[in-house]
Amino acid sequence: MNTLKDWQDRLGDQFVVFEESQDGIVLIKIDHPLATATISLQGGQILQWQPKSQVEPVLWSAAPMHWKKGRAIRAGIPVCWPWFGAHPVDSSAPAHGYARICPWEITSISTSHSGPVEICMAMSVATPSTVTQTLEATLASRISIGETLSISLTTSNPGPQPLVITEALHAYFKVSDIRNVETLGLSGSEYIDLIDQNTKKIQNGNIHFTNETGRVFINTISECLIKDSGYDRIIRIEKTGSQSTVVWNPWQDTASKMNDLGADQWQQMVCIETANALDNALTIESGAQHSMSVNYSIGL
Ligand SMILES: O=P(O)(O)OC[C@H]1O[C@H](O)[C@H](O)[C@@H](O)[C@@H]1O
Repeated sequence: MNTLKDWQDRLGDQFVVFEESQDGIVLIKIDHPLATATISLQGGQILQWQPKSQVEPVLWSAAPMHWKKGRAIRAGIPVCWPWFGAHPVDSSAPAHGYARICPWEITSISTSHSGPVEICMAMSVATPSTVTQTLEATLASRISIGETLSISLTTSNPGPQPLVITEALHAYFKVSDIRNVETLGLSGSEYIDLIDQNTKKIQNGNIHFTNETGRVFINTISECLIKDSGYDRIIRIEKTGSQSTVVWNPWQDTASKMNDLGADQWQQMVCIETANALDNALTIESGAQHSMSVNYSIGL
């Protein structure tokens, strides 16, 4: 079992410091000339990212007192894997898979003064005892933190049988007010409306948010933009290896049932998730691997 000092001695430097959350989760804190960021070893999850050019964080996070050991953390970019949403047959299995509640290991960290901080991580084989539906597969990520943020998530199948998975990089973006937000890039795409009995529909124009929204866009490789007139910024989301994009905001009633969202936090967030979900489930053949990658950047 590594202590904070072990991590610091092995992988820390002037830009990378290891800390513990209030609940004892090991966190990698990055403070670099290009950006600040926080990554949790639980879930291999980016919790915070803010390029130095930005006045506001790019990612939304629940208050750190809600970051609990063994529980999904609603912050930054949770990794949903190897299933998105409910487990296909076992209703007792954790929502959005087990990667986000598992411990992850750091494979390498590399830093320099002028370039982004590069972190490679892998999900630990030591899954919590509550997780029974594990797959014979490995999951690794490569994260690059700078003026832009990129993540590449790779699933490998070392077993003899093909594997079927669904997945998402469930990004929570911080916005000035959900009513000021418009999402571009999905007009004309087909989606499954999770709020309307999974009915299939076609998106007509940009998305404006006026009530609970849960849409799984399928067969789309388009880049998406979040245009936020309150913060006067555009967040650009470009992806590869992903056929689905999920758009989610719980709105007031659903948010009020989530203790980490509180009464008003739903107004400051929108999720645009880079995914392979529902109709876009992936089959990974024996000995093969698949990568899903995304890059987030800020424009004016
Ligand atoms: O509360 P969680 O398990 O983290 O899920 C949060 C949300 O994630 C997705 O975007 C789904 O479309 C929603 O139906 C779900 O409520």
